Amino acid sequence: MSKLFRAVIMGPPGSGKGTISERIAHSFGLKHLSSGDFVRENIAAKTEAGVLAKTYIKKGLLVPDHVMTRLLLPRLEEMTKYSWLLDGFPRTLAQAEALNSACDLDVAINLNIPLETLKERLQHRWIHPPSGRVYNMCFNPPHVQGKDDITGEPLIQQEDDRPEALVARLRHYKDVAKPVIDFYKAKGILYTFSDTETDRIWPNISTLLSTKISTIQSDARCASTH
Ligand SMILES: Nc1ncnc2c1ncn2[C@H]1C[C@H](O)[C@@H](COP(=O)(O)OP(=O)(O)OP(=O)(O)O)O1
Ligand SMILES: Nc1nc2c(ncn2[C@@H]2O[C@H](COP(=O)(O)OP(=O)(O)O)[C@@H](O)[C@H]2O)c(=O)[nH]1
Repeated sequence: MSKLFRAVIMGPPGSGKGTISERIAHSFGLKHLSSGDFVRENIAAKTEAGVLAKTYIKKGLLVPDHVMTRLLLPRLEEMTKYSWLLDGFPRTLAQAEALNSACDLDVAINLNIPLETLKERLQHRWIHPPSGRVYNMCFNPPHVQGKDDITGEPLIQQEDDRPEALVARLRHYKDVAKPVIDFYKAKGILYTFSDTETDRIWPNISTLLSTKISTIQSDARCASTH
């Protein structure tokens, strides 16, 4: 019998959460759950929470905690049979507490990337809004400039990735994330990775998860023989 594995990945905008989550999902077979994707799906489907969320996002604000938890926790309840990695949630202490009452986490990955690196990356981030695919004009450029690799549709730059919006966004992140980081530190599940390159962070995350996942599975095997 193998026990399920639950992790969250945190970090400021541009820290590589999406990029690293894709690698984790691919290498370890976890489901990658992105809060941003859930929000976009709800907006597109015009659900009650989606309609509400849109009014905040249009103003460049985070979606309030009670809307976000209402939108996200039912999705997690559908995932009880799967191991998953949650990207983009929790962003506040209230969200971390709500998640904590819904399930036990095994690992919280925290990406600590210098401010100058984040600014540089986000200036070159282009996305394909319908799919959420993310490109970087230097790190992972599309095959054809300005076009999505799969559909050939145009790529756009998000308003809030522009340099003027970035500094305020990053400052806000720091203020809100600190209590979340402290919360997971106190639980003994926080793992922080600091570097300027995803390719240097990735081997360390991969080693951590290999160790954690095999420990959990052998604990589950012991429990089932007792
Ligand atoms: N946990 C959350 N709490 C509040 N609002 C959220 C949360 N997750 C997502 N949202 C809302 C606000 C975001 O601007 C929007 C899109 O989220 P997301 O795709 O994570 O993009 P983002 O541009 O804010 O993050 P990043 O730059 O870190 O990738 O959805
Ligand atoms: N130059 C460079 N760009 C990177 C690196 N890692 C990720 N990126 C790019 O930086 C941008 C932000 O990464 P993303 O995964 O979207 O971060 P998120 O906002 O935390 O989800 C994207 O355009 C990525 O392609 C890296 O090591 N070097």
